[in-house]
Amino acid sequence: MDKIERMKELIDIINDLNYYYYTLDQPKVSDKEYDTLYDELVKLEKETGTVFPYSPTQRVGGEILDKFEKHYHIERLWSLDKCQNYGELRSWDNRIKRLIEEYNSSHAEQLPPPTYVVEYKFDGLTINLTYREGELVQGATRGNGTVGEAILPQIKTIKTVPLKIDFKGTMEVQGEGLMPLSALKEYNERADEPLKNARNAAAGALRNLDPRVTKERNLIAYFYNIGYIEGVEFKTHMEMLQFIKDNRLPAFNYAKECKSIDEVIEEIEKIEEERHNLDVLTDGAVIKINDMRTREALGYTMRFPRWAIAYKFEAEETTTKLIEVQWNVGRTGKVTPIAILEPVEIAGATVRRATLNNYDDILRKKVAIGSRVLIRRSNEVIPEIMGVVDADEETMKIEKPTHCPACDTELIQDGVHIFCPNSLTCKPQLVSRIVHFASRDAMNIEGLSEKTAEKLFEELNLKDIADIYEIKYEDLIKLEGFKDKRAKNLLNAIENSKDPSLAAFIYALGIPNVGLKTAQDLAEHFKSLEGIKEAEYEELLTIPDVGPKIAENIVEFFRDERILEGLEKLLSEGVKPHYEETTIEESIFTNKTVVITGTINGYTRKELKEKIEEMGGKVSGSVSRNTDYVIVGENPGSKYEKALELGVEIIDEERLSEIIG
Ligand SMILES: NC(=O)c1ccc[n+]([C@@H]2O[C@H](COP(=O)([O-])OP(=O)(O)OC[C@H]3O[C@@H](n4cnc5c(N)ncnc54)[C@H](O)[C@@H]3O)[C@@H](O)[C@H]2O)c1
Ligand SMILES: [Zn+2]
Repeated sequence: MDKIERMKELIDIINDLNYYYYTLDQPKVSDKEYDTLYDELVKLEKETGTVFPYSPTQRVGGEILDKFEKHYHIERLWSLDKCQNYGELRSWDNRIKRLIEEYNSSHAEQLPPPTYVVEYKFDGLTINLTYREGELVQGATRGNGTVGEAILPQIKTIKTVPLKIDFKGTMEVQGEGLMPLSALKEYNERADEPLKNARNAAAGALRNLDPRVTKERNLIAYFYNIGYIEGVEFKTHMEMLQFIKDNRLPAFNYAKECKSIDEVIEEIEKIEEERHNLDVLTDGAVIKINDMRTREALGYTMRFPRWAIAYKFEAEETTTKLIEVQWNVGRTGKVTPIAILEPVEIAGATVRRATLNNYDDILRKKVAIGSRVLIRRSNEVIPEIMGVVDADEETMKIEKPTHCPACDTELIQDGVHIFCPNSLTCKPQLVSRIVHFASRDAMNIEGLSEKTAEKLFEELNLKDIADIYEIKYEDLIKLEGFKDKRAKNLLNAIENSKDPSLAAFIYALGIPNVGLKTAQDLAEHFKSLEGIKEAEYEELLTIPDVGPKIAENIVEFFRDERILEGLEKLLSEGVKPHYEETTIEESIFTNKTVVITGTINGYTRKELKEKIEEMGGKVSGSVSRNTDYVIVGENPGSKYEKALELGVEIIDEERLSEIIG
C-alpha cells in the first residue's frame, strides 16, 4: 500500500480507537497495540513530510461527551512526549541541552544548566480543578486540552480533594484521578461485571453522570501541576509542588530532584522496582525540567511540552484470542480452568495461557471461546484474563464440566470451586501429590519426577503415597526405561527419605495453603507431629503468618479420616519425622521490618534486600509505624523525612557496613 493511503487508514483506525478510549472509556485494544499504530503514523508523517490537519498526532485526547457541560480551561492542558528506553531519554536530554545553549547564545540573561524532577506517571484520568477565592468552583476532564467536561459533583466524591484552600487567588491545579488497586479488587469481588483495569475504572467513574456511582469506586487523586495561578510565580517545579502540598491538596510523596540524566536513570530504576508495591496503577515515570524560566524558553509542540517527557515502562497488558479452555485437576482435587491463548508477547515473554480462576469468573467476565480478551501480567508468571474487549466476535459458550476430565467422577461444587471427590484413583491428584511429596524441600526423593510418578501410578497400581515405600526392585525393573542402576537409585532414594525433618514432612503432606515457611513455623512451635495433628484452631492463630484460613485448613486436614489413615500407613512404613532445635543466628534485623532509601555504596537495591532477608529481616517499600529501621544512603527520598517524622531508627551507611561487614 502507498504510504499516504496507509496514513489515511491509520488515521481512521486511531480516531476510532480514541473515541472508544477517551469518549466511551471502553478501549478496544490494549495501550501497547494502540501505541504501535500511533508510532507507525508518526513515522510515516516524518517520512512523507505530510501531516493531515485532522491527524490524531496534532491533537490531545478525544471528543468530549455532550451529556456534561463544556468547560473551557484557563490554561491549556497537554499530553506528554514519550520514550521507551534510556537511549531515547538521553537524546531528549541532549536536545534540551542544545536548545538551552542556543537560547543562551542569543540572550543576555542565561538559563542555568538543567536539573530534573522525576515523578511517577499515574495511569488514571487527568483532572483539572479551579479554585477561586479559596473555594473549589470547578473540576473538569482534560478533554481535547482546551475544552473539557465539567464534572465537579463527581470530583467532590474524592475525599482527599479539599473544597477550601488557603490560597485566595484564582488557580487551576491539575492531577490524576485514580482508583486504588485495593479498591478495584474489592469492587470486582462483589461486582456483577468486573472492571477491566484501574484506569478505565477511574475514567468511567469520573465520567459517570451519577456521582453516587463515582463515590462507590472510592477514588483518590494526586496533583502535580499548577497550570494557571494568579499573582504567584514559581521559580521551580519543586516550589510548585510545595505550594500544592501547603494548600493541602494531595500530592504523591515522591518527587525526586536530579542533577544529571544519569541520576534520573537511577531513579527510574528504583521506581520500576517499587511501583508494584504501590496501590495505584503507574505506567511510567515523568521527567520534568525543574527551572520554570527554562520551561518557558523551551515551550511546546502541538501536543506536548518540550520540557517534560514520559518514560514508559513495558506494557503489562495486551489483547489476544482465547482458543480454548482446559480444565485441570490439582493436588487437592480442585478443577480449575486454564485459558489457552493465541501466543502473544507481554513484557518480553511469550504468553500462551492465562488463569481464569473459576466458572463464576468466566461468567462474570463474559469470556467465551473465540473472544478477544484483555490479559494482564504484573509480577505473576501466569497472566490473568481481565475481560473481553470486543464483544462482536463470533464466539462459543464455555461449558462447565460436570465430570472429572481425568477420572470421569461426578464433580462436586464447593463455593465457587468445583472438585473431583475421587482423591484415591484420580490420576492427576495422586500424581501431583506424589511429586510434591518427593520434591526437594519435602521428602527429597531424587528421581521421582512427574513422568516416573505417572508410570508408577499406571503400571504399579499405586493407590496412596505410602505405597511408594512398598515398591520392590522386581516391580521397577519391569518398567520401560528402568535398568538396574536407575531402579536401585530410586529405591535407595525412597529408603533414605524415611528420616525427614518434621518441617519437611509437614510440608510434604501438602496441607492446603501450607508452604515451606508455614511448615517450618509449625514445626518450630509444636516440635512434634502429634502436637501439630492435635493443634487447636486458637493456638494455630498465635503463630505468625497463620491466619484464620490456614488455621482452618490445618484443623480440617487432620480431621479427615482418609488422611489420618494415609498418615498412619506412612508411619508404619517406617517414616520417622524428627524435630531438631535449629538455632538461627540472631542479627539486628531478625524479625524486623526494614526500609531502604537512597543509594548504598557497593550494593544494588536487590543485593541489599537479599542480604537483609538472609539476616532474618523483612524489607518493605514504605515507612510506617511498623517500620523498625530505615537504611539511609546517598540522596535519600521522602522516606527519610517520613522516618524522622515518625521517629524510626535510622541506619546510615557507616553503621550498615559495620552490621553487614
Ligand atoms: N487503548 C486504546 O485504545 C488507547 C486509545 C488512546 C490512547 N491510549 C493510551 O493513552 C496514551 C496517550 O494518552 P495521553 O495523551 O493521555 O497521554 P499519556 O497518558 O501518555 O500522558 C499524559 C498524561 O499523563 C498524566 N500524568 C500522570 N502522571 C503525571 C505526572 N506526574 N506529571 C504529568 N502528567 C502526568 C497526565 O494526566 C497527562 O495528561 C497512549 O500512549 C495510549 O497508551 C490508548
Ligand atoms: Zn478425578
